[in-house]
Order: sequence, then structure tokens, then C-alpha cells
Amino acid sequence: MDNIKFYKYQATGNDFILIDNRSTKYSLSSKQIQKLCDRKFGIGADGLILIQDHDDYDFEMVYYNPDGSQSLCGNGSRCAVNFANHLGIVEKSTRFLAYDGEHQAEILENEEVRLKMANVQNVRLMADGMFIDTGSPHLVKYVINVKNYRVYDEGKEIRNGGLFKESGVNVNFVEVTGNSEIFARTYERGVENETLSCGTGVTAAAISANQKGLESPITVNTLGGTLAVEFKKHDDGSYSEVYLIGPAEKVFEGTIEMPA
Ligand SMILES: N[C@@H](CCC[C@H](N)C(=O)O)C(=O)O
Repeated sequence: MDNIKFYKYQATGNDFILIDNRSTKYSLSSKQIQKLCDRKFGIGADGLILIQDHDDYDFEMVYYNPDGSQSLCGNGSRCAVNFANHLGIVEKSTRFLAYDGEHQAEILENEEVRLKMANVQNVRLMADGMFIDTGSPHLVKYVINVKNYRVYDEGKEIRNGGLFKESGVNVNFVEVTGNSEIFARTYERGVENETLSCGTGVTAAAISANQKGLESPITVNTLGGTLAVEFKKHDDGSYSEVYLIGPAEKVFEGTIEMPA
């Protein structure tokens, strides 16, 4: 049985297993990903990331939710950039490929990463809130007293509700807390629980706040820490130059036997 060398990273409390797969040695099944991400029987994480070689980019980030499904992960991307730096693949700036296409990123002081997100085409008003695609699908709902809100129960209900049943959605509960400041909590599909922070969710929350009159840059507080989001809004309702900025750090590294 193979031993896998892994690195554990966290970005505002959203935690990930990172694996150097430049040799493309590992092709993990959903069952293996589920076991590695399991907090009791495995390493435990909100997601798993393989860093792979790519002919046209510095690297490719292949992201899996803990249930084995795939999407873009904003916080995971910031961890991947610092990991790629640790592996010697990139220096201060990079261009890499992820689930939703090309991303650029810059490593700032104190290992903070400034990640360029894809343009946001529009904000769709729906019965439960605003629907915004930031590389993964997000519903943003404004609530009062978000710190005490029933995020798990309501998030689960909306995520599994009629409208989103097929492909699911991440559900963000947001409160405006200042002139350019919000607090966001996210129920993540694929984790099927609330996480301490969700990067694509924080980005969607900041863009939704602009619809309510808040201007870029917006500070987004989460249960796991603080991020900043910058953007440019256009007359047709789209957004470009969208950046997610915040910390990402290695927590520990180790080896684990490849699960069956
Ligand atoms: N934690 C992530 C989002 C990961 C993807 C999401 N669960 C989905 O399936 O859409 C982030 O930081 O963006």
C-alpha cells in the first residue's frame, strides 16, 4: 500500500489537504477523497487539492470537496498558491489553471494571497436572495444578527430545495456591519455543513453588498477571520477586476497510508 505525503493548509479557517501530484502518480477515487477528508477516520479537511503540472500554466489546481465533487475554491486557491511557492514552482506572482479557468495571484507580505477571480456576469434576484456565480454557485441572503443565525438548518434546506436540488448551491448569510464592512457565514455544498469561511462565498457576499450600496474594497469578516474583496462594477451589471485577498498558511505536514 502506498504512503501519500500531504500538507495541511488553512485560509481563514477553511482547511485543505494539499498533495504534490506533479508526477500524476495519484488518481484518487471519490471514496479515497472522502476518507482522507474525514475528520475521524482520515486527516480531516474541508477539501482536497492536487497540484499538477500544466504545459500552459505554472500549475493546475485540481480541487475536490470532501464528498469528492469538484468546483472552484477561493480559499483553496490561495492555499495552493502558497503551496506552489513552497514547492518552488512559483515566486511572488503566478498564473494557474483551476476548475473555472485561468487565475492570477500575487503573494503579499505575511503570506497573504491576492487572488484574481473570474469576472462576474450578473447578480440574479431570486425569492430567497441574490444568486451570484463566482466560479462556484452562491445564494446570498441578508439576515439580522448573523452571528446567532441558524445557518446550518436554513442553509441545508435551501441547498436541497426545489430550485437548486440538482446541482446544489452554497448558501451565504450576510449582515452589513459598517460602511464597507460585512459579516458572512456560509453553508457549503459538498461539505454539507457550515465552514468557518468560504472564499467564493465571501466574494459573492461582497458583490451582493455592492448592490446594497457598499463600495469596493469591502472588508468581509467570517467566523475564521477577515478577508478583503476588490472589484470594478460596469453599467451592464457585470463585475471585473475581482480580487479576493487574505491569509493562507501551512499548519502541518505528514504521510498517510493511501485508503482503499
Ligand atoms: N470553500 C470554497 C468553496 C468550495 C466549493 C464549494 N463547496 C462548491 O462546491 O461550490 C471556497 O473557499 O471558495
